[in-house]
Amino acid sequence: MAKPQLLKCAICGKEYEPEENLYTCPDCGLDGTFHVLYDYEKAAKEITKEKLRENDDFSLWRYKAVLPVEKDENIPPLAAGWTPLYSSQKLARTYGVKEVYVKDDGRNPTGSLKDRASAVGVAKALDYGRDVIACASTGNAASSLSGFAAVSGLKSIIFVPESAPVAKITQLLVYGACVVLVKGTYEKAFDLATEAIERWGWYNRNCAINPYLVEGKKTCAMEIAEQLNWDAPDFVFVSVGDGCIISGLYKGFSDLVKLGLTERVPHIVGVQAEGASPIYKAFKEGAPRVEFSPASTVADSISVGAPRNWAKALNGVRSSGGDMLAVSDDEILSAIPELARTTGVFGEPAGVTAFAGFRKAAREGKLPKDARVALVVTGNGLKDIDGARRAVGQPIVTEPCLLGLEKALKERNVI
Ligand SMILES: Cc1ncc(COP(=O)(O)O)c(C=O)c1O
Ligand SMILES: N[C@@H](CCOP(=O)(O)O)C(=O)O
Repeated sequence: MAKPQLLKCAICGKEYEPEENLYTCPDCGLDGTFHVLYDYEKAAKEITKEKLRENDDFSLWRYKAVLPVEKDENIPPLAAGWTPLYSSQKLARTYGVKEVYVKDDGRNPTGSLKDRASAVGVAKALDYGRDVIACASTGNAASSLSGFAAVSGLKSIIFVPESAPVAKITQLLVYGACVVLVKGTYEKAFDLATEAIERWGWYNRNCAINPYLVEGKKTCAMEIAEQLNWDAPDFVFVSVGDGCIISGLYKGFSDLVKLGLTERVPHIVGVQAEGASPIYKAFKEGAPRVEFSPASTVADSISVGAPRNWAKALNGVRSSGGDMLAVSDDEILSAIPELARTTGVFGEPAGVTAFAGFRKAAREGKLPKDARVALVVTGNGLKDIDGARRAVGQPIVTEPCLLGLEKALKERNVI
């Protein structure tokens, strides 16, 4: 397992020795999220292409030489990661690029990419001998934490907005979390969780605060590169709310270069919903920081007006020569059936937002014809059925007889 060497503030660049209760830079406050740095020379000996070829651990822990967990026995017994990467020639042809790959992270055990972070967060809490772990969430970080905490014997306390989709709230209750529905937005839930965590001394699983969580998310990037035989794509599209996943993707691709496993970091393209796009706005204005504003979008997971990991997210996009895009709710909703019908991958609204952004960029001629593109689908479509139902038609309802069926099928031009 890897002991991180240093924590480096994403704002002022100051470096710190890792300590149990050091989450963000003391000088920069909550804005000062940390990059986690390792002894890469040492790690490069442990994590080689040959060793990975022989490694039969098809989970994110195959990269444990660069994951910040100290004891093997603390790894939760629920496999996250090594999700499928599908090649879609149909999407490549339709949108005029060379290759399109779809990384289906909705296939994680609780149905979202957040499982990668929760697996690391729970292991880290156990490393520190903690027994309660808490987070604020729009729903996916929450369901994921409650699942991983349950199998590892930790108590989880979860703060979600009262409006979170019922499937996500049900997951929390099924896994036995202490579920707190906050009357208000995700931002209100986040602030209350932060105060409560401090007041009662629970371990903090919020990715936007706890630097080790982004380390879990970076494994998605590492898998994409490994699944493409270490030939990283040119562009990676991902949806953005708080900015933690996109920061993780940039970190993953950067670590691979430091380890000598790949040659370059892809252009990272973040996609936000128009109604919740503060990072997009800051990027387009070339602003040094992100201004918070109220959020409203059908994609509940990225309905974030105060993205707490903005510094690392902006840095990832800028350093990779990437871009930020904003798409409308209609563009998000129509992406759900199109992605499902072309690739079989059913994503929740935030899960298909990367595809909606890719489609828009391609239609606007922003992508070169020889581009190799990866789209990260961050959450499973079954998480938010109401969103999906808004994007599709109605089923046929018939009396239970052939005559009735024939009439109905003719009305729909099926026969
Ligand atoms: C399905 C899904 N997609 C995208 C995101 C956005 O991730 P981040 O908040 O790290 O930017 C989330 C966060 O909840 C999510 O659940
Ligand atoms: N929208 C996210 C926010 C918190 O997730 P994190 O993994 O970034 O801490 C969610 O609730 O899933």
